[in-house]
Amino acid sequence: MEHFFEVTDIPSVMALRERFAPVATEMVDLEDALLRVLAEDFRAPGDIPGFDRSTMDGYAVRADGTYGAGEGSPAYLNVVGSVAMGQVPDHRVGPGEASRIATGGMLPEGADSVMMVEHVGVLDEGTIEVYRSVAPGQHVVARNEDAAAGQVLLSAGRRLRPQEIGLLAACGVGSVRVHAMPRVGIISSGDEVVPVDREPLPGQVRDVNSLTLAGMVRQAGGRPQRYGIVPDQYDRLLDTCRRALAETDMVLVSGGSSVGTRDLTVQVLAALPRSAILVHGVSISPGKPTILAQCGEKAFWGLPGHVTSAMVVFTVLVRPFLARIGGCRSDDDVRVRARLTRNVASAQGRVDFVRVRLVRRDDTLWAEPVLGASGLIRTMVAADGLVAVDLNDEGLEKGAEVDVLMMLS
Ligand SMILES: Nc1nc2c(c(=O)[nH]1)N[C@H]1C(S)=C(S)[C@@H](COP(=O)(O)OP(=O)(O)OC[C@H]3O[C@@H](n4cnc5c(N)ncnc54)[C@H](O)[C@@H]3O)O[C@H]1N2
Ligand code: MOO
Repeated sequence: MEHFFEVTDIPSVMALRERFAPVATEMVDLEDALLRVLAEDFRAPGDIPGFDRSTMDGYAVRADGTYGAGEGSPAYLNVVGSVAMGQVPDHRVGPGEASRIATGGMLPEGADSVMMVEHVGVLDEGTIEVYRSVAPGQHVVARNEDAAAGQVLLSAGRRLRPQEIGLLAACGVGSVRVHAMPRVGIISSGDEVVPVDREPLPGQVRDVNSLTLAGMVRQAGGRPQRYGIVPDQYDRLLDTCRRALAETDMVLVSGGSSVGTRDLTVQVLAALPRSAILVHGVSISPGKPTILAQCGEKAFWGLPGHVTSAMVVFTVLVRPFLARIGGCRSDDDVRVRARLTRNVASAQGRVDFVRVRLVRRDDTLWAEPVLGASGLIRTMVAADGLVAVDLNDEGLEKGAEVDVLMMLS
C-alpha cells in the first residue's frame, strides 16, 4: 500500500513563519507607496496642524465672554479684525472682542473658540451680537490634534492605505522606507497542462493555476514571476525550481504534490540546495497534499494541482507567509459574520473550508455553501469567501453563526 504523508495542523504550519525573515527595504516616493508595507516606525516631525484652526466660518472669540448669551439676551462683542487665510493674524482677541475668521483660518492669540456666523447678528462694522454661548475649544482643531511632535503615528509593518499616505503627506513626507514587494515564483507542473492559448487535446487541461496564483500574489502585495508549465520530468522540474528559487523570494509549484507515481514535487524540493521538507500534508480540506520546504532562507511551496485547492491553500496558508516576508505585521484578513443556509457535513480530524456565497435576506447576511469538486474553478467564481469547519466538529447546522473569511476582490 502507498504510504501516505503525516499531516501537520494549521497552527503548526503558521508557527513556521518565523523561520523566514522579511525581505529588504527600499525608499519609494509617497505617490508610489500605496499598499506598500512601512519598514520603520514613523514619528510626527512636528505638531499637525501646527496652529489652532477654525472648523467653521464665523468669529474667533473668548468662550467666557459668551456664557449666558441667548436669543433674548445676546452678548455684544467688538470686532477687532479679520483673519486672512494662510497667514498669522496681525491682531489678538481680548475680553469682549471677536475676530472674523473662515473655516481653516488660524485662531488669533487670546481667542479659544469660534462662534458660527449663523449665531451672530452684525450691528455695524465694528460690533456684533451673539445669540449662543460656546465652550472653550468649540469649532477649533487644536495645534496638535492630528499629531503631536515626536509621537509614533504609524508603526513598522503597517500596510499603507490612502489615509496613511494622507497622514504622511500632512507631515511633509516626500518618500518613505517600505519593504520591497516580495517576488514570488510560480510554476505549473503536469504533462496534461497546456498554456491558455493552446487548444487542449482530449485528456489535457489549460493552465489555470499560474493565473489564479499570480492574481492572489498581487492582491497580497507580492510581485508574481511566472515560470510556465513544466512536464512531469524530474530533471526539468528540478531545473526550473532551482532557477525560480535563485531569482525570487518565495516559490509556488502547483500539481504533483500528492503521492502518485508521477508526483515528483516532494523529491524535487528535497533535492534543492540547502533544503528541508518542513511539511508534507496539512490537516485541511481541500488542500491536504500541500508541501512546505525551506530552501536556505526561502519558503518553497508545493500546492495541490486542483484549481480550488490551490486557491484555498494560498488563502489559508501561503498568504500569511507572504505577509510575513513582506514585513507586514497587521492582519489583512477580512472576516464577516453570517448564518449558514443549510447543514454542512465535515470529517473530524481536519479543518474543512467550505466555499460560500453571501446573500442578504430579511436583514440577515446568509452564507450559502457552494457545492462542487475542488477541481472546478466555477465553485470559486461563485464564492465570496470560506467558512472553516473546525478540526473537532462533525459539521455545522443550518442557522449557525459563522465567520466568513472573504476572498479579496
Ligand atoms: N490516492 C490518493 N489520491 C489523491 C489524494 C489522496 O489523498 N490519495 N489526494 C487528492 C487531492 S485532495 C488532491 S488536491 C490531488 C492533488 O494532487 P497533486 O497536487 O498531485 O496534483 P495533480 O495530480 O498534478 O493535479 C490534480 C488535478 O489538478 C489538475 N491541474 C494540475 N495543475 C493544473 C493547472 N496548472 N491548471 C489547471 N489544472 C491543473 C490536474 O490536471 C489534475 O486534474 O490529489 C488527489 N489524489
Ligand atoms: O486537497 Mo484536495 O485539494 O481535497 O482536492
